[in-house]
Order: sequence, then structure tokens, then C-alpha cells
Amino acid sequence: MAAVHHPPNPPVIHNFASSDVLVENLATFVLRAQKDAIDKKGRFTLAISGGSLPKMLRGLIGNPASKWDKWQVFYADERVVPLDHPDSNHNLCTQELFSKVPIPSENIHAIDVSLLDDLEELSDAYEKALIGEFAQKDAARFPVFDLILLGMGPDGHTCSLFPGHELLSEEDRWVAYLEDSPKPPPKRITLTYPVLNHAARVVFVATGEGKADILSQVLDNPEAGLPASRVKPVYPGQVFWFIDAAAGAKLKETPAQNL
Ligand SMILES: O=C(O)[C@H](O)[C@@H](O)[C@H](O)[C@H](O)COP(=O)(O)O
Repeated sequence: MAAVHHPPNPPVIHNFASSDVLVENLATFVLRAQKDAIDKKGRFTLAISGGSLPKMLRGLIGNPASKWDKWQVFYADERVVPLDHPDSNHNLCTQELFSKVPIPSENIHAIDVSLLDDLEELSDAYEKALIGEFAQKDAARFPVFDLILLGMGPDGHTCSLFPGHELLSEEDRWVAYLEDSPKPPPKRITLTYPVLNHAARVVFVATGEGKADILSQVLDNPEAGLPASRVKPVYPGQVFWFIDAAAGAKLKETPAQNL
């Protein structure tokens, strides 16, 4: 029987009255995804970005439903700096979340800092860590993350995928590097679209009035192809936007859709 090609699902927008309400609902959403993943295959695979996102996961701290020993966490993008550097996403996530919950340190996949001087080797090594987690266990061409948690910059970038950058057309690699990030620091690694677009769920979190203009471009004018608009996981994968009223103020429609 010929394979049926289903178009990607349109994004689901959850628009909350405040960022505190968003935080509570995000925790509920993550825990539902966790349960679904553990019920199916005994582990929960996530990718997490930096910026304001780690703080938005604070609703999970002290939550007895979190099965931290089942989490396998990768970084959606990472700055190529030592792990205790103020620019490190691993450092940020550790401060905001991982140091406050009982997650085994071996379940958190940080970059190999012995390779900081060789970006290609560093990103290859990170790709190998992903292959170890996914290709060997799931035997798939691209990893299927249970959940990828992303932010969006004021230019519409996500992960370290910036407007007009050549990495927007990467179709093969799982992890790529760049030395010319317009947002400092310049040296970074990032998951690529084939990875983002094979995830079961991708959640963008955008709050505050500073995100209102770019959010309306990304959601109401996806044809413009801004990096965040290009995240369209293959069916049955799903993109969700968790936004607050301030970020959603310029959208054509702002459905107050709770979970
Ligand atoms: O490491 C990074 O630079 C981030 O992963 C980046 O992609 C971030 O998510 C956006 O720039 C949004 O950042 P804010 O949430 O701080 O606006």
C-alpha cells in the first residue's frame, strides 16, 4: 500500500492571561508528555534551549509527578563555551532547574568541553551522543524527541537557526555548528530542522510585549519563512505555542485556549 502523506498539523496556540498561568500549564503539559513517553517506551527524551525558557520550567520543581530518572535531556542549541561560563545554556539550565530537582547528572547531555577548540569535532561528538540515544534504541533515520522546548528571538530565530543563515537548508546532519551567530556568543552548535521536524511535540514559549511583533509575523505570515515558522514536524508531530496575552497582542486571532 502506498504511504499516505499527511500535511503537517497547524500550530496549536495556548494563550494565557499571564506568564505565571503559562508556567503552571507548561508544567502540566510537560508531565502529560512525560507520562505518554514513559508508558510507551520507558523513557522521556527532551531537548531544551536557553534564553528565558529554563525559568519557565519552574512549575516542575518539587513536583512529585516528575520522573526525573527517566528524563534524557539534550540541548536544542548550545554556546561553545566552558560549562560553567555565564553564556552556557547548560549552566543556565543547571541554575534554573537541574540543580533544584533530583535528575541524575548522566541523564543530562552536555557538550564535550575537551573539544571546545574544534567546532566540527564538538558538533560531531554531540551528534554521536544523540545517535547513541536514538538511532541505536529506535533505529530511525532522524531522532524522534518526545518533546523539544524552544524560545524565539526578536528576529524570529529559534535554536541557533538565524534568518538567512545557510544552516536553514541543512537536510542531513542532526547537529550543526556555526561561528557567525548574530546573537553573541558567535560559536554555537544547534539541532537542525530534520531533528526539529521529526519531534513528536515542539513547544515554543514566548512571553512579553517584546515578542508581539515577531510573533504576529511568524504565526500570521508563515510564508515569509522566518526560522520559527519553519518548524513544522511531520505528521503526527505537533507544534504548540505557549504565549501570554502581551506576546499575543498583535495576532489576528488570539484564542484563549487552555489545555
Ligand atoms: O541559546 C540561545 O540563544 C537560545 O536557545 C535562543 O534560541 C533563545 O531561545 C532565543 O533567543 C529566545 O531567547 P529569549 O527566550 O531569552 O527571548
